[in-house]
Amino acid sequence: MPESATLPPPLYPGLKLTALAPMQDVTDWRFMRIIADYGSPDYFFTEYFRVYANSSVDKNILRSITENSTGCPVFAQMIGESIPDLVRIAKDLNQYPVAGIDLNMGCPAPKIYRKNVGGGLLRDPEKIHRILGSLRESIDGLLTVKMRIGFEDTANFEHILDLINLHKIDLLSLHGRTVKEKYHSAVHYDLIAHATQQVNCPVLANGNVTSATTAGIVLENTGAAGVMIGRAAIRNPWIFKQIRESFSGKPVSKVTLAEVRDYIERLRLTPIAPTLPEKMRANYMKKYLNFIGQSVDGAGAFLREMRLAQSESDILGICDRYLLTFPDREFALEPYPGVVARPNCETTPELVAN
Ligand SMILES: Cc1cc2nc3c(=O)[nH]c(=O)nc-3n(C[C@H](O)[C@H](O)[C@H](O)COP(=O)(O)O)c2cc1C
Repeated sequence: MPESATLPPPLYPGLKLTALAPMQDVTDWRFMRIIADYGSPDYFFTEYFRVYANSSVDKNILRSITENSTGCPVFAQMIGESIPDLVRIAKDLNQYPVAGIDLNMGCPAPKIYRKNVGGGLLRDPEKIHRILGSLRESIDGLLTVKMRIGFEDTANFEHILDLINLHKIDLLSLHGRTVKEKYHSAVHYDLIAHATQQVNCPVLANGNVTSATTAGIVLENTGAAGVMIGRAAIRNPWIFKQIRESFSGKPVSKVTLAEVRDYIERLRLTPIAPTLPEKMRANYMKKYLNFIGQSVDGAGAFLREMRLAQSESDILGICDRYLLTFPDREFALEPYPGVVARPNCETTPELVAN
């Protein structure tokens, strides 16, 4: 059996780990680059590579590995259930400079879990046993898992944690919700705390870590080795830097609305955006602004106006009005209460990748 490697060291030894959560149609190589410029997390994860009979490695997703200019490790995430194909694609991915291979056992989209992949696997520990065993046996290097606490309930949780140990998984990213709880319920941090006690590998606590303050609270309550952050990093790409400041006992940097306007411009200028037709360019911007808008104004007026806009230029006009009228005003560290991103899950508009 190949020996497992050791995890890449954190950027700042002694501080807890941070990771950008994988997000389909968001965390491509361009977005990772932007995030790294505002203060990189320790680890990145790719969007999931779909694995099935005769599947090949998706070339666009592969770019987040081959064109990774963040200077930080990238784990390649796979979703699938066919063991020979998972092994085949994991070996292919291992030809590239990946930090490790990650298995998705959490995706809550019905079209995914109905195929018994992603979160669907959590219903079948026996299958998980065979998948992890085969991957561990046949691939070199780090093998990591990202999962939820269960499918409908947590009946299989203990058993799956035992499998994480049995197959010597190197890192567990744990979203503290069941598949059926999707993205909206309270996060069961108590079960993340339980997992950190049960498993032999480091655990990244995931779910609703919205700021440096909540990162500190979640780490204290769970004892996890670090935090994995998704939606809050789209809203506030400075979050990883702010967490490091807070963990080192320094004041957390404030961000002005003008700086947020610059971030939006960077998103707009990612190479994909100018090549899209107008309607799609507007949707492309809305995908990010949906989250950013949660910290712009407490009444949610920015989000309401932005959602009604039909063109990119209308959207940018709204951004200018809300962000550059009082450019020195602070961008809220937390989302304003009641100002919600809609949708705030994996239902982003289909985009044509170039
Ligand atoms: C738009 C979007 C796409 C996502 N795509 C993936 C994915 O490809 N793989 C995965 O494991 N999780 C995916 N997730 C789940 C996130 O990685 C994360 O577990 C979840 O958003 C909870 O963390 P948060 O509260 O910090 O956002 C996605 C989430 C969102 C919002």
